[in-house]
Amino acid sequence: MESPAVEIIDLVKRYGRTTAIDGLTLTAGRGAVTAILGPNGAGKTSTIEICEGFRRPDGGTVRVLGLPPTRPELRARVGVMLQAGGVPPAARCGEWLRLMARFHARPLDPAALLERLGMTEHARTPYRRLSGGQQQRVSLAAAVIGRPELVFLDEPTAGLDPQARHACWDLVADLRTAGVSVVLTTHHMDEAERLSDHVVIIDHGGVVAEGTPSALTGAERQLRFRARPGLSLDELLAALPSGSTAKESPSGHYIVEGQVGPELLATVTTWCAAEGVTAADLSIERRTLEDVFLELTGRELR
Ligand SMILES: Nc1ncnc2c1ncn2[C@@H]1O[C@H](COP(=O)(O)OP(=O)(O)OP(=O)(O)O)[C@@H](O)[C@H]1O
Repeated sequence: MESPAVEIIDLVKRYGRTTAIDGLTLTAGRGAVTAILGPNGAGKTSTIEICEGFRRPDGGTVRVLGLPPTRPELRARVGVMLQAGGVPPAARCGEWLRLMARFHARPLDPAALLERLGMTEHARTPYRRLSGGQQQRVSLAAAVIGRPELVFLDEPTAGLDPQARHACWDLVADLRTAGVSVVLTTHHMDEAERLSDHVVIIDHGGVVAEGTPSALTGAERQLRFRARPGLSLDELLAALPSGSTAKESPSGHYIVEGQVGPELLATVTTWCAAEGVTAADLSIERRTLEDVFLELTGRELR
């Protein structure tokens, strides 16, 4: 049987007295897009860098395409986009990509890739003179130029403008269609929801939830509206059918859960009218991945 793209069992990583990864177990399937989500400091980059062979674990087992991550033969089969850098500062991005292409048997066309990522006019610009978002695009191009079987993308769209972000999403979707396995980290929940087959939410170095985006968000719907902050949720709850819940999160944004149907909708709007409150942006939607993420990892800043 073919091994998973990535298999991690009981991974432990310590930096001095900090335990960054604490018994983490996860599997990323072949040909799938797996998104690793987690608050700042949760251990995402440490996990990815161990999988890339850049860091050594203190415990546990990691297999990448069935092999230990430090095996040299993985270099040709795995593409890596680091969170920062990875390209010499003086390198012109066009030349750098052509050089990278030469290390691979069946590379993508560097010029076409630059064009796709909107970088043609910067092909002769040294890497250090590119903007942060432009540097990100070069790193992304370098990660995929060799048509790898597996790509690690650490926050691929951080700092990208909306156009470049969409270009990145299209590229990831095409990789998936071509059967490439993708493991990415992101802080954009909409991105994870849109791109990934499998989402793994980690916190304090361990997995707190995983599944398909729709399994994580569930089928239940919510009623949402905006109004002035500080409405009395106790009074609203008293008016709602039993079994309903109501919360204000964040301030001025109200979420009502329960049997979301005509009765609940009528009760909320009638209650708002009685309070002299205009419920703005009233909508009935499924929970988002961001809702699930905040429920699981809390709202406190790290
Ligand atoms: N080289 C290092 N030396 C010491 N501590 C480190 C080092 N790298 C990471 N850490 C610590 O390990 C923990 C996990 O960091 P890591 O970078 O893996 O988190 P992350 O989930 O990728 O965070 P972010 O979302 O901010 O990128 C943090 O507490 C961090 O301070």
